[in-house]
Amino acid sequence: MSTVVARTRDELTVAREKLTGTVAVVMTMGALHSGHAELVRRARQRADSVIVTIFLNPLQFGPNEDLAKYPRTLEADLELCDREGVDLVFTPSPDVIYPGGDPGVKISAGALGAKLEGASRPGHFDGVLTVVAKMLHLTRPQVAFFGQKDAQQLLLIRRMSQDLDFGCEIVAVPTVRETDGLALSSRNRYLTELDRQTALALSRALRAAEAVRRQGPSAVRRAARDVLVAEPLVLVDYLVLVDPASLDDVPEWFQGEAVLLVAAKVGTTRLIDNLPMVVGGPA
Ligand SMILES: Nc1ncnc2c1ncn2[C@@H]1O[C@H](COP(=O)(O)OP(=O)(O)OP(=O)(O)O)[C@@H](O)[C@H]1O
Ligand SMILES: CC(C)(CO)[C@@H](O)C(=O)[O-]
Ligand code: BAL
Repeated sequence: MSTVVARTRDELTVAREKLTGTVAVVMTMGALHSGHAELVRRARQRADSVIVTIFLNPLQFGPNEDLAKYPRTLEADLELCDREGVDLVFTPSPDVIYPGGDPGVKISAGALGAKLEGASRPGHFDGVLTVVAKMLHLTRPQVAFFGQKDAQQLLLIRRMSQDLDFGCEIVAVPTVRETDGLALSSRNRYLTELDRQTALALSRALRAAEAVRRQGPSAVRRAARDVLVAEPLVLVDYLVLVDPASLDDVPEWFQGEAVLLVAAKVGTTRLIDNLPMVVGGPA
């Protein structure tokens, strides 16, 4: 294996010093799939050296969430990183990242972080931004790659980088899907065969909505809702058509760039998906 693996801060410091040119980082929680591989490929096209972080961050999980059962596949993850030409993997344990336990000082995701995912997962984005800030400080990249699949997370990381002058470029990577439309996600491993079939309603709803996007927001919302109500095993948490910067609902007369976001429970698994689209008016 030519990928260097660092588990401690000292190992990271030594390995980071050896990286040359532009450095990119791809942050993950492990259980890597082709979506993560795509982030790495984009990072390699853009930068001279690529770091992947693999860290299941306890700070972003609520007390009743799936931290304990989250898939852990480190050996396969390291193989994927090696295959994809990753220079350095940083895979610390929680005590390396949080030596004093829960940090007393955290990054606040503010009002944007309290909406949608944040409303269903209180404190989630404070936990995400805190670990992303720490990983940016530790790995010192010029550019960081994040998936559009986690649209609210991407928006908040961009805002943090701008608002707090991190000086790191944030690059978005479009959502990678299975051929049948399902957005790749580490949590797809929880789905039974029936769940997986049921879960296809999410991407089907997004596509149905996109097909009528020129008719405006009402048509878009209705088309997506119609698909989801036809699938009673999908328990919708939210389905919203919002302004990509504010995450506020776009009004009925709106024309321009919007994003349709969905979160739903399928069986015991909570899934999210989204589709950016230009709504209203000519194409
Ligand atoms: N299908 C995908 N396409 C593009 N990027 C993705 C995809 N899935 C995850 N990512 C991105 O990979 C990075 C790491 O995400 P993470 O490790 O949480 O994977 P995940 O599949 O989103 O996991 P989970 O199922 O827990 O949400 C994030 O920037 C995330 O947006
Ligand atoms: C950005 C991230 C790696 C922070 O733990 C996580 O939220 C994720 O995998 O999307
Ligand atoms: N993929 C986003 C991180 C999380 O769900 O905790």
